[in-house]
Amino acid sequence: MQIIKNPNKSDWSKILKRPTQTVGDIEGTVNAIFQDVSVNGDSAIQQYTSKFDGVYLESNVVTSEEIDEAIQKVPQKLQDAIKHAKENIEVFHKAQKTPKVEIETTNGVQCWQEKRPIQKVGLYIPGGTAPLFSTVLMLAVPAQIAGCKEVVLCSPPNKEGKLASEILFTAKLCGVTKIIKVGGIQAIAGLTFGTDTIPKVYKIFGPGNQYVTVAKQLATKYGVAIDMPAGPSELLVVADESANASYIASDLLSQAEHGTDSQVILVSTSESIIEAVAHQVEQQLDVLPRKAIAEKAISNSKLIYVENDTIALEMIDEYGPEHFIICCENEELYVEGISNAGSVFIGDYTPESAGDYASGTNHTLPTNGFSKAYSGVNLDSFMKSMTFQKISKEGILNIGETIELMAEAEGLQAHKNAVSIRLKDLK
Ligand SMILES: NC(=O)c1ccc[n+]([C@@H]2O[C@H](COP(=O)([O-])OP(=O)(O)OC[C@H]3O[C@@H](n4cnc5c(N)ncnc54)[C@H](O)[C@@H]3O)[C@@H](O)[C@H]2O)c1
Ligand SMILES: N[C@H](CO)Cc1c[nH]c[nH+]1
Ligand SMILES: [Zn+2]
Repeated sequence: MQIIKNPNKSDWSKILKRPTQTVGDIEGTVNAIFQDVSVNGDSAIQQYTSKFDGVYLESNVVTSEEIDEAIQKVPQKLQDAIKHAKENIEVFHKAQKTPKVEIETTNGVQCWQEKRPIQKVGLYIPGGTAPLFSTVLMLAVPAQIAGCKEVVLCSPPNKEGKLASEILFTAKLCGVTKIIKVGGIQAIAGLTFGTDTIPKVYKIFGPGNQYVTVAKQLATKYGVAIDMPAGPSELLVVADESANASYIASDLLSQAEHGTDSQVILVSTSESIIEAVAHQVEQQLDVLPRKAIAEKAISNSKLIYVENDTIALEMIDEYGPEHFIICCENEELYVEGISNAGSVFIGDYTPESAGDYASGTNHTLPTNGFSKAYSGVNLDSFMKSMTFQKISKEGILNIGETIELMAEAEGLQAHKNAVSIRLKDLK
């Protein structure tokens, strides 16, 4: 891992650059696939599945027999673990429900806000290099709590034309209504335009590689909403002298193993911790089954020494990490001070993996600095806030003239008339 000491502020953005391609690099491919799928539907999808996933599927819809067969294959202990994680995710996401907001703004003018579920949602479950069945929990659990009616899951098939049994088991457990074997850009195109087999949805959720993420971003041009850009995983750890170097190295590698374009960063006020983490990363990396992937990601990663906590915090906010781990004695300074991070993990015994699987928080989070403006997936992601109002005779008498004056000043006579016609009857 590259060690950088006391970098100049003017160099921060260069040092903290993500290793991913830009929207511009990928949009040509996305546009071509979108165009093809919007015109040729399932037959185009079939071709892209064959090209990118190496399997030709007569039908890409998962049948109830396939689901039943898959359930038999998931060992009981793993089923129990998935159920345990589901419980925690449910508890945390149910706690996010908010009461109706209702207020009389002026006598006789009643306004309220209520949330309603998004009726049709699409969930993307990554499956290129590892079938992330934990992501099914992160998306389908809040969709179910919100009350979404149609929940369509898409995930790329393996070379045998199947989805992992764990994905099917978890999808069934969480009330997914339709499962399609399709991944990548073509899955996002299917959910955006609809095909004979893939329902067109109102909002697409879920993480994915660079291709999936750019496809989601471009899909919004065609009227579908998305949760946020949740691309290649990243982690930033801040640590002081008191931290445990082997724990930190294990956390860095946990996100580095996601993909070659993942990025992990350590910012530290201690030179000795930086040396120790570099050593630990080398040692732990060597025995990982996904060493080749993690090694490539580590080559994009940095260990950065800074002089004090104030500089560290400013740098972290400029980066806006997806995951932020704090291993410092004065953890409060970072907890209180951080503005830009998808999810924050505090203390030596809070590995990032806990949030990936089972603590209860959502692991679908903004990457690539989007934590500056976007929240990670939560219950509200699956709902819309709607406002309501009811005005009595007294109420329209109280605010009528204000509306008339403002409408007149905007030159919108018909707006004014809609009030005047009522006031005339009441006066
Ligand atoms: N931000 C988050 O919340 C979060 C959560 C979990 C996972 N992730 C990320 O999800 C990603 C999963 O990636 P993955 O690749 O394993 O699975 P994936 O399902 O996201 O992507 C696989 C698909 O990519 C497409 N593809 C691959 N190469 C292509 C190319 N050259 N051109 C066009 N399409 C291509 C194929 O259609 C394939 O089916 C990782 O980067 C991981 O870090 C992010
Ligand atoms: N770390 C990923 C989010 O960036 C989520 C995940 C799923 N499985 C393991 N990890
Ligand atoms: Zn992870």
